[in-house]
Amino acid sequence: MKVKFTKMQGAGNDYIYVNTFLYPLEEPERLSQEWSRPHTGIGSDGLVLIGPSEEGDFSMRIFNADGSEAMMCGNASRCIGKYVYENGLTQKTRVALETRSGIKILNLRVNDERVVESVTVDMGIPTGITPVDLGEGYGYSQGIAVSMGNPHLVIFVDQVSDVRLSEVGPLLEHHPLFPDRVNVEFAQVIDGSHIRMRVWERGSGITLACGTGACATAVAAAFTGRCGRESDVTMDGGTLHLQWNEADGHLLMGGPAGKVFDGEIEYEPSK
Ligand SMILES: N[C@@H](CCC[C@H](N)C(=O)O)C(=O)O
Repeated sequence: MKVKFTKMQGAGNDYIYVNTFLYPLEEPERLSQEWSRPHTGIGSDGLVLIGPSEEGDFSMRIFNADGSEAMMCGNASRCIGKYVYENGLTQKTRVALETRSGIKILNLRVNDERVVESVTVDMGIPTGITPVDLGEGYGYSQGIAVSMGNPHLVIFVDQVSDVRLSEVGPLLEHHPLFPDRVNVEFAQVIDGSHIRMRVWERGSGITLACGTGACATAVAAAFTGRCGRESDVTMDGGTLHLQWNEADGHLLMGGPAGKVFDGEIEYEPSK
C-alpha cells in the first residue's frame, strides 16, 4: 500500500510526518530507520506520528533516525501545530498535544491567509538540572545535565565552531553517566540573551537544530548565571526564543515551523 506523508522542518530539524488517523502504521521503529536514510529513503532526522488522544487534542510519537522512540521533540511539536491547523484537523489555535512526557500546550500564530507562521510551546518545567563532571577522555570535563522530558547534556565552550561534533558527539551520547544515552549541546554565549549552539542528537546524530536542546541550553545558561531567563538560541538551521518563567517554572519555546513537501511512499507491513 501507499502511505501519504509530509516532510516538515522546524529550524531545519526535519521529520517525516504521518497522519495515523488515515495510516495507522505498524513497526514505526523500522520505518523510521528506512525512511530517514538520505539515499534510499526519504531522508530525515526521523519519523513523527500524529494520532488521536484521550487526554489532549492530538498525540505525538517521535522516532529518531536509528528507530529509537524519544519522549519529546520540541521542533516536531511546533510542526504538528502547523500540520493539524493547516490540514483542517482542528480550528483551534491553542492545541493540547499528548507526548510521552505529558501534555504540551501549543499556541499557534496564524496570519490572515490562515497560515501558521510560528508556534509557541509550553514545554513544562525543566527538571534534573545538575552540573556533572565528565571525567577524562572526552576533551570536555564539565557539563550541565537537564531533562526536558528527554535527557540533555549542555557543555559551554568559548568557540562552538571549534567543536569536532562528529567525533565527540557519539562519545558523549554514550557517556556512562547517561545509561539511556543523551542529547549533547555545545553552547557559546554571545551575550546575556543570545547563545550559539550546535547539537549532537541521541539516535539521529548531527542535526540542524533541536528544540528540547535549545530549551536545555537556555536553562543551563540561566541556571549558571551566563544569561537571563529569556534568550535566543541560534543553531545551524535557525533560532528559537526561550522564556523560563520565574513564577511557575514553565519554559516557553517559540519558533518557526515549515512544510517542505508532501509525498507518498510504498509501505509493506512485514506481518
Ligand atoms: N529534535 C528533537 C528531539 C528529538 C529526540 C531526541 N533525539 C531524543 O532522543 O531525546 C527536538 O527538537 O527536541
